[in-house]
Amino acid sequence: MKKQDITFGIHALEAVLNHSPERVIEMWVLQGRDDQRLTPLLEIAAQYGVSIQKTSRKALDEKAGSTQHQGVLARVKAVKQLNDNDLLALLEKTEMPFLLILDGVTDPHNLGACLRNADAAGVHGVIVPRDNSVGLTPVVSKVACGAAEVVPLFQVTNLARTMKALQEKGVWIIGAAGEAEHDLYKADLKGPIAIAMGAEDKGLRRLTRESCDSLASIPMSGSVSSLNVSVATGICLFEAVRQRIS
Ligand SMILES: C[S@@+](CC[C@H](N)C(=O)[O-])C[C@H]1O[C@@H](n2cnc3c(N)ncnc32)[C@H](O)[C@@H]1O
Repeated sequence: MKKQDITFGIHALEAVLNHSPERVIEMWVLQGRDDQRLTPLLEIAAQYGVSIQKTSRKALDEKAGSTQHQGVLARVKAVKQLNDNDLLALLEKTEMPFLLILDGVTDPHNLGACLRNADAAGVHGVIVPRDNSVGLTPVVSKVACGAAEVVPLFQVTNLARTMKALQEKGVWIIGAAGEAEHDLYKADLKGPIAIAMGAEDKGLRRLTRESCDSLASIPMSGSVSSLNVSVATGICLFEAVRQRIS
């Protein structure tokens, strides 16, 4: 298991410092960068005795492997990877589970955006297959704007088996598929549910699709054949939110 990670971006680091400051080992800030958005971050970091170094843009770009660091980057203790057992433990203590399954999303920007949507919608956890999916990379954390630090991400070895275990606990699984006959807006999304989304190129895998209790489509009027997975995720989750609060 990885022991340390790099996290960058103001929102991502703000979330780590607010939720688990003990994870931050050391921070680097862009030399000459002195704006109000960074000050509170640096103050919290200083309270926890985190060493803060000023450095060049080039050094930050290299450490981040990206230019999207917003002038701040940290070396952090890696979070524990959550698995099937952790998911079952979550179900035990959750009265009305609201879960998101991502069946093989590989683009870190899409996973980051899905985590951001999941957090905003109040999803209890996101489930991904361990293989053929992007994990919690620094780009995912940056794009998730802090959601990667608070939304549990369960990486499971056999997604179909996990889906069966969810169903045995009373969770109804709705797969989002553009070609499904049933309209998402007519589906009942009020009870204990998991919404399953497909991968960028191939959509839901056959076994995942067959493991769903029902399939639903987001009605579309234009000429494109499908929506981006993070956009579709947002629509599905917030339709569920709309139904669950009304
Ligand atoms: C980019 S799409 C995948 C397109 C892929 N060519 C396919 O055949 O499914 C990624 C995922 O977003 C969701 N999605 C996209 N458009 C949708 C729609 N109109 N209705 C329901 N889900 C949709 C589905 O879960 C889909 O698997």
